[in-house]
This record gives sequence, structure tokens and C-alpha cells, in this order.
Amino acid sequence: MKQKDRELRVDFVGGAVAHRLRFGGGRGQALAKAMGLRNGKTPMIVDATAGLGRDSFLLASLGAQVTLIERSQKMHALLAKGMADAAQEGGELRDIIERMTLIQGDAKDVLPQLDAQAILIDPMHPPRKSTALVKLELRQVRDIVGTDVDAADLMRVALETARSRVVLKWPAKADPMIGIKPCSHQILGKTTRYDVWMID
Ligand SMILES: C[S@@+](CC[C@H](N)C(=O)[O-])C[C@H]1O[C@@H](n2cnc3c(N)ncnc32)[C@H](O)[C@@H]1O
Repeated sequence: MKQKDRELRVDFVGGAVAHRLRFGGGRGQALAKAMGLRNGKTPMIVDATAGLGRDSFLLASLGAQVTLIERSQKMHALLAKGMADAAQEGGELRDIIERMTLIQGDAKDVLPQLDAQAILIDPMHPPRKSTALVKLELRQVRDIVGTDVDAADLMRVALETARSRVVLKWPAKADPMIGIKPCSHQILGKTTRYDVWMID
């Protein structure tokens, strides 16, 4: 089968996600730090842009309770299936999935009904110039959901509703999001940056 014909699926059992679970950097990795996971501190997290659920799965594997919101029916269905398959495996995988609660809807409407401590936002970014470099999986997700043109509106709702922090996952070299106040601090990775707003 040609690589481009491979169907998009959510797989928490094999592949990259399982590898990261076994060999990932624990609470020292950038996402965990950005979300405020520290020794003795595990905030209730809402992942407002669930997508393939990878970030949520990682956070849940570190002990966090995560509520995932996904507005695309197709992505939501893929994610629900991936979560059910992983739960079937039992053991550690089921424990992780049990910490994840999946909701279908637009996070702009759902967030005000939740009592989120920490909110993660990872919108689809505008396409990069060299599209050949963009991973197949990312292109497949983009074919389903397009670009999240309302990301700034979602950020505004998140900043109004989070109790302790909002984290925006963004390409490392991208400009700050237009119309949003400056963040409190940033955590920089090679290709990804986490802009963190602390709520006081
Ligand atoms: C870049 S992907 C997120 C990837 C995810 N962080 C992961 O680890 O797999 C963005 C996803 O957020 C969803 N999304 C964007 N805006 C949303 C909103 N306002 N409410 C709910 N889902 C949203 C899109 O449909 C898409 O599936």
C-alpha cells in the first residue's frame, strides 16, 4: 500500500505514541512543564483541541485527568475508536484511557460549562511553505478539519474560563497570536513553542 493511501487512525497501542509512553521524558518534557505538572501537582486539564489525542494521552500517562474536546465529527469518531481499542488492552493503557474524558463539540461553547484548571490549545496552524515537509498524518488531519481560523476566539474564551493557566502550542518561530495579550512565559522546543498565560 502506498504511504499516501494509508488510512488515518488513532493508535495508542503501537507506533509513535506507545514509544513515547515507554521512552518519553516524564514530567520533564516541555508539554508537561507548560501544563504545570510538577512533583505533587497534577492539575485538571482540558485539551480544547483534541485532534489525534496525542498530547492528552501523554498528559494522562503522567497522571493528569484530561477532558478532551473535539469539534470535527470525523476526528471525534477516530479518537473514540482509538481510546476504546486502547482500553481493551487492559493494564496501564486502560488506566490511562480511564483518565481521559472525550466530548464532542466546539470548545468555545463547551469551555464555559467546565471548571478547567489548565487549558491546552493546539490549533491547526496555517500551512508551512514547504508542504512536502509536512508529515502525511498532519496533511490527513488538515484534509478533514481545514485550518482553525477561529483560534484567537478560542484563546479569548480559554483566557476567560481557565482557573490557573492557558497554554498555546504554536510553531517555534511563529509570531504571537494577533489580538491576544502577551503571554506570561514561553517554553521553547526545537519546532514547537508553548506560550503560557498564568491566571491570577
Ligand atoms: C492540530 S490538531 C490537535 C492535535 C493534538 N494536540 C494532538 O496531540 O493530536 C487541532 C484539532 O483541534 C480541533 N479544534 C480546533 N478548534 C476547535 C474548537 N474550537 N473546538 C473543538 N475542537 C477544535 C480541530 O478539529 C483539530 O482536530
